Amino acid sequence: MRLLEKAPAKINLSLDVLHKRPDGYHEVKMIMTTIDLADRIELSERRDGQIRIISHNRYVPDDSRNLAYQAASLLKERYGLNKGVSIAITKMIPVAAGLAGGSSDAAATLRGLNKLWQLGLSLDELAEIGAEIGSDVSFCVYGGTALATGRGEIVEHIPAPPHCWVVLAKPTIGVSTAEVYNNLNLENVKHPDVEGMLAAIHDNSYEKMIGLVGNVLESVTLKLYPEVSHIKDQMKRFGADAVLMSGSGPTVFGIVQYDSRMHRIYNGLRGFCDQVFAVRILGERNTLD
Ligand SMILES: C[C@](O)(CO)[C@H](O)COP(=O)(O)OP(=O)(O)OC[C@H]1O[C@@H](n2ccc(N)nc2=O)[C@H](O)[C@@H]1O
Ligand SMILES: Nc1ncnc2c1ncn2[C@@H]1O[C@H](COP(=O)(O)OP(=O)(O)OP(=O)(O)O)[C@@H](O)[C@H]1O
Repeated sequence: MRLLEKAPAKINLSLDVLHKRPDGYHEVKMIMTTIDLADRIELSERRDGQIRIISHNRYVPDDSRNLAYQAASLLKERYGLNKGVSIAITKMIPVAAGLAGGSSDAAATLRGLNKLWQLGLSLDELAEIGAEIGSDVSFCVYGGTALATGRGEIVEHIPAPPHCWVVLAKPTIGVSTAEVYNNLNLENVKHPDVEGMLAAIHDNSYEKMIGLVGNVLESVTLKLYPEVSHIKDQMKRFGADAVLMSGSGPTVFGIVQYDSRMHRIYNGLRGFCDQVFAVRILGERNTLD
């Protein structure tokens, strides 16, 4: 049997880090939302009990380092399964971009294998398994829009943000999430107003939302990679209502309401950047059907 599963990217509309924890991770408080830029995961049953990754992207590992491989391996181990699967990944989400591409591939693999292998697990159970793979995987299992706390694995659903366009631009550098967290100094940072952003979303207020975007990790990535600041400046110059780096970067996104403005920013940025996308926020959460 063969099964297709969509693996959408996420952006962080607000990302605060509260403190470093004894386990080495950071306690976060962030608002995440899935966007209509997605990898495609194709799962095919194998009779030999092996897990195989097929990816034609040279930046994506095709062995046990792949987060989709780890998702399949974890399910096999936990439930004592001798089943095999080929996982073909068609990559549309830029790699090491701050868009949770690998995490979403892992989450889609969990959802897909739950069906293919008829495991009968709930999304909550899949999210709990996902947390063992990475901090963003639990959110990616559900998708939609959420407040994420803990190290990112505690997910509370909230309504979709106001209707808008998201224009994304990824500079030609990859950023290591661990490096960014390791260089974070919480002494002198401006913390974003996550509660304010939550209220703006609950009020469905576009005006409030654009005034409240913020990401504490910009303090690290913008210093390490000045080209990220440059793209932020360009996005503002082309007329984005709000501009922010997603996750640990380096992808920058701009928010606008109108098609005309979206086209202007998209076309303007294509002059500076190879990877530019204009997408909608995905309002819907994932389901098990
Ligand atoms: C930046 C974000 O993408 C925002 O959504 C996430 O916080 C990162 O999530 P992720 O890529 O799934 O991160 P993981 O794979 O769990 O961790 C990678 C590395 O990032 C650091 N890390 C990650 C999450 C967290 N809350 N605190 C951390 O300090 C740790 O050094 C960890 O070794
Ligand atoms: N399925 C996958 N797709 C892309 N990269 C993967 C995958 N599995 C493992 N990786 C590895 O993970 C690294 C980070 O890639 P990824 O695209 O997930 O980063 P990211 O978008 O910054 O993640 P996050 O936003 O969750 O921090 C890559 O350099 C790659 O080596």
